[in-house]
Amino acid sequence: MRKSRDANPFKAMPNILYPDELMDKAYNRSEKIAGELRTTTRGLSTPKSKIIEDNKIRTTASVISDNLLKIVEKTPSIDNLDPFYREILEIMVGSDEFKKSLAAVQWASEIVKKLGTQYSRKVKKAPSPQATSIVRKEFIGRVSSVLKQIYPNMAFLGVARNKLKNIPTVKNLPSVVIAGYPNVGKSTLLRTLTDAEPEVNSYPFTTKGLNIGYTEEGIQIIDTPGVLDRPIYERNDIELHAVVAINYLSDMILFVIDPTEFCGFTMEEQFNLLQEIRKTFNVPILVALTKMDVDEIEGLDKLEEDLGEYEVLKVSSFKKEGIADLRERLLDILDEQGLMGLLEE
Ligand SMILES: Nc1nc2c(ncn2[C@@H]2O[C@H](COP(=O)(O)OP(=O)(O)OP(=O)(O)O)[C@@H](O)[C@H]2O)c(=O)[nH]1
Repeated sequence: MRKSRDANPFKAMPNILYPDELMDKAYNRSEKIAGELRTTTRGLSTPKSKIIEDNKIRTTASVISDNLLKIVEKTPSIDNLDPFYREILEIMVGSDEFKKSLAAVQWASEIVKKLGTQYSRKVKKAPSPQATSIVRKEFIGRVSSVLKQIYPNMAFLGVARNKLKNIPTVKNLPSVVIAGYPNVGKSTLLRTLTDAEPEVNSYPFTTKGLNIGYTEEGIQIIDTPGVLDRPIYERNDIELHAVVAINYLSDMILFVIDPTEFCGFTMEEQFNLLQEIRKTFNVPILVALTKMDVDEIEGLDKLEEDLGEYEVLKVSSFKKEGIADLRERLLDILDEQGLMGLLEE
C-alpha cells in the first residue's frame, strides 16, 4: 500500500529574513540585554564593558545562528519528501539549488556559532575597554561577511518558500486520475460522478489547475487538464515532470475515450494515448467510453475489439447511464489495492 501523504510539507518553512534584517534582530536583542546588564553589573570584579561586549557577542551569535538553523530544521528534507512534492519542488524551484542553499545556510549557522565562541574568548582576554570594543566590531565584521556570502542562498530560499507554501494540499484519499484527449467529456464525467462542481486547485505545472472532486464514498477524483491529454513526445521538460507528479498522485487511472470523435480526435489517436499512459503509469486502468447517448457510433465494435485487454465501461454523463456501475468499479479497484482504509484515517 502506498505511503500516507502529508499536508503540504513546505507550509512549515519559516519566514526567511534577509541578512540585514537578521543583523538588526540580533543587534536589537543584544542592545536590550546590554541595557539590562548596565543596571545589574554593579559591584562585579570583571569590568562592566567586558561583560557587556561579551554578552553582545554571544547574543548576536546565538540569534543569528539559531535563526539560520531554524530554517534548515523546519524545511523538509528532500530525501524524506513525498515524491509528489519532490516533483513539485523540482518543477517550481529546482531541487539542486534548493539543497545547495540549505547547505549554505547550515554552514553559516555553524560558522557564526563558532565565531561567537572564539570572539567571546578574545573579548575576555582584551586588555582595555577600547580593545573589547574593537574585538566586538571585528566580530560583527566577520559575521556580516558570512551573511553576505549566503545572501543569494537566503534570497533563493525566500522566493522558494513563498512559492511552495501556497501549493494546495492533495488529500490523502484513494485517488483516481482522469486522463484522455481534450473534449472527450472528462470534466462532465467528473461532475456527474461526484454530483458537484469540482474544486479547481492551481499547481505550477498546469496553467489550467487540477479539478478535484469527491464521491460520496470519499474517493478523490482528479481531472488533469493539460497534463494527461496528449502524447508524451509532444511535451517539454516541465510537462514531463508534471506527468511524473501526477503519477505519484494516482492510485488508478480512469481513461476516457470519446468514440463519437466529436472531440476532434480519432479513435486510433485516443487508443494510442491510452497505450502510452499504460506504459507510463504503473497503476490499474479502467476505460470509460463516453457520450453513449449518441446513436449509431461508427467503428465502435472495432474499438471494443482493440480494447480487448482493458476493462471497459460505457457511460453517458448526459443521461447518467452507466455512472453507478462505473462508480462501483472504481471503488472495487481501489479496494482491491487495500486503499479504502485511508477513508477511516
Ligand atoms: N452527447 C454527449 N456529449 C457530452 C457528454 N459529456 C460531455 N459531452 C460534451 O462533450 C464536450 C466536451 O466535454 P468536457 O466535459 O468539457 O470535456 P473534457 O474532456 O473535460 O474537455 P477539456 O476540459 O478540454 O479537457 C462538451 O460539449 C460536452 O457537452 C455526454 O455524455 N454525451
